[in-house]
Amino acid sequence: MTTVLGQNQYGKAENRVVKITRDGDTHHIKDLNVSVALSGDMDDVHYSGSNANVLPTDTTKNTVFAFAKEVGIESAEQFGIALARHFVTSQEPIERARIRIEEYSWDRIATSDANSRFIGADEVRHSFVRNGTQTRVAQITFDGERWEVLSGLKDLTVLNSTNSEFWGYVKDKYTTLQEAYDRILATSVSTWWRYNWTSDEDRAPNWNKSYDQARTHILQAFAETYSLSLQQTLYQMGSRVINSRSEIDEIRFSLPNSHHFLVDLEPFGLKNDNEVYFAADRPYGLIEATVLRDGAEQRIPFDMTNL
Ligand SMILES: O=c1[nH]c(=O)c2[nH]c(=O)[nH]c2[nH]1
Repeated sequence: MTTVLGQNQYGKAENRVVKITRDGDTHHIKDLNVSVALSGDMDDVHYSGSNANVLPTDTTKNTVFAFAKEVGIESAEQFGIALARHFVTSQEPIERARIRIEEYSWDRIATSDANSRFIGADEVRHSFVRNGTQTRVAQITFDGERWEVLSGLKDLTVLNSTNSEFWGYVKDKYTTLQEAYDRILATSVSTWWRYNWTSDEDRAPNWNKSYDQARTHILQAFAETYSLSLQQTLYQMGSRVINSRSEIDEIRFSLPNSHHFLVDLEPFGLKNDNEVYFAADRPYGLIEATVLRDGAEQRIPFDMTNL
């Protein structure tokens, strides 16, 4: 044999599961995209085609849907933990499970009539509108002993219309950028953070509360930082999360710098007093970094935020 099998994993990707929980007339919706990746004693199926150790990917798909009913979806993390535990503990050849989840959030639609015949309140209990483009993400990995839970979000688009400067940078013969003392700072936050919970012996964090709080700290740090660079803003967002949330040891960001260029209105005899911008979609600066609790291990993969 001149070749050997390297790292391998398999499972059903992107299971789109929607769960409606009915509390009388008030309905709740959970909308997930769940990807299962299993690994373990899978040499034979690759070398000889023996499927004796292979739990079909079709079964992993069915398990996702059955667990939506049997276990319920309280949070992406709790759901991923239940699935990972199931695959690793129920099938001898499966040694490791990685569950990736995207969660799309929905808001209730407000009624036009506060005395709506549906509920006599200001929201329809069964009508929802997709909440922007922001997506919550989670990745749960279990090897039978140790948990690794990463959570995060992507496509959280934010903009500061002032309190951003960029100057004092290196200039060489190719530099044309003008120094900016009052610019727009806009980005679309993609981030993953890592919980320091690793063992069933310890109490797991409150996943939904942690998520909400981390998101709030990121937004507040973005809004409250007087920015001299997007790199500085990134570090402020990360350190605010680490310093405020003891259950989180590491956070990584991928921040596209969504450039807003002042438009030259002189040809039209108009003065552009920092009012009219061209929002370029590409190219964009891409600022990426990890912020760690002092002494913590860096474990979030560098390219994770681009998933
Ligand atoms: O916040 C910024 N960081 C950079 O590194 C950079 N480079 C650039 O051209 N504009 C900016 N803005």
